[in-house]
Order: sequence, then structure tokens, then C-alpha cells
Amino acid sequence: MESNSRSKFKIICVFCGSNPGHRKVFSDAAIELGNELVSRKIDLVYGGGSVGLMGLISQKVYEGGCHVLGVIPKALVPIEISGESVGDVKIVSDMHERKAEMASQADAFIALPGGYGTMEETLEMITWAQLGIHKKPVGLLNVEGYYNSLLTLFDNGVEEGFIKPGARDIVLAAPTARELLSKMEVLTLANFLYLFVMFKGIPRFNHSLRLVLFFH
Ligand SMILES: C/C(=C\CNc1ncnc2c1ncn2[C@@H]1O[C@H](COP(=O)(O)O)[C@@H](O)[C@H]1O)CO
Repeated sequence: MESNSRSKFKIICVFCGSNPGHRKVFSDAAIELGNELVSRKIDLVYGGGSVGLMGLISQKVYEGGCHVLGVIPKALVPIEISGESVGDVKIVSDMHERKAEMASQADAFIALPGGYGTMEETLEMITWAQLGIHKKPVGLLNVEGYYNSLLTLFDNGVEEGFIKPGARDIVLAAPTARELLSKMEVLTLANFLYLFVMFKGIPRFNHSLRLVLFFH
């Protein structure tokens, strides 16, 4: 079903498994996220190729009429490695350039279930947010609790003093694509309002509001 309002996001980067996982629920989640992006008219940037969940989501978004950009390092281009991509493909020299390119193109990041590659890419975007390199939301699509143990590890990092409580909030999570995108939209709107009030201000309430927001 098509949504009435345009999303705050024009293009979202999805990290996901180059394998489909053992259970159908993961493929279903990739397809559902693809449908949700299409209904909100959000374009996709991803790792290129047609293997695993990457193939499923890119196909869905492409068929739904949104733009798909695959960013793929030279070494993964041969079709027997990554399969044939849909949409546009940008070939880059290595994995580092791929990540930087995906990060600069996207307004937000979502991780579907995946393996080391997915986790590494997602963790890097979280780290960049922590360092202030970007202010884009990062969401985990926690399909059937796939990311529960990672989220628990983050909580433990806070408990043990390695992750600041504020930095823990960088990571959003939800069990469905719809809920996750809604949470990410709300966060983006809140950040926008925060910046607006900090820099433009609201006449009369200006000073006190700034103080409240600053100490929030
Ligand atoms: C080795 C396998 C497939 C290789 N093909 C890939 N093609 C494109 N991108 C890939 C590939 N493998 C990994 N990636 C990147 O890492 C992420 C997924 O890694 P994961 O370990 O499967 O989570 C993905 O976002 C790509 O950027 C067969 O496994």
C-alpha cells in the first residue's frame, strides 16, 4: 500500500547478509523492508550484487520503481561472486571506498540480519555517528530477536563504562520495517527541531528553550 506522505529520507543504505539465512523469516523481512521503502518512495543504496538478502531487497525496491544503487568493489564484480545487480552500479576500488560512498549517498542506515560484513559496516556507521562524522540515524531490523545479543552487548558496554549512555541511543532497533522507519523518522525530526531551535531560536522562548534543550 502506498503511503500518503513523503518520507524524511530520500535514500537509505541497507546493510544485509550476502546469505539468506536458514529461516524464511529473514527473506520475508528483506522483502517487507523493500516494500516499505517503496511505499515511502525511498531509494536504496546497498552493497551491489544479487546474493542473499541483498538480492531480495534490491529486486523489490527496483521492481517497485525506486532507484537502486549498488556500490561494489572491483574484486567482487565478477558475476559468479556477487551475481547480477539491478539498477545502477558504481564500481569502487576497495571496501573502504565502498563504505564511504554508501555513507555519503544515504540519509540513514538500516541493518537487516547478516554476518560479519553486515555487522562491521553497521558498527562503523555507529562509530562515525559517535564521532560526529555524520548525524544520520542507524537502525537494526531486529527480526525475531536476531540482534538481541548485540543490543545486550551494547547495554553491557554502557554498564561497564565503555559506551556513554548518550551514545547508546545512536542505535535504534525494532522488529518490523514499519516500526523501525517510523522511529528513525521521529528521531530525524527531533534532531531537526533541536538544531532549528539551537541556531534559529523561537522568539520569546528562545533563551529558556535553548537551555532546556542544551541540558537535555
Ligand atoms: C562470499 C559471499 C558472497 C560475496 N559476495 C558479496 N557481494 C557483495 N557484497 C558482499 C558480498 N559479501 C559480503 N558483502 C558485503 O558485506 C555485507 C554482507 O556481508 P555478510 O558477511 O554476508 O553479512 C554486504 O552488506 C556487503 O556490503 C558469500 O557469502
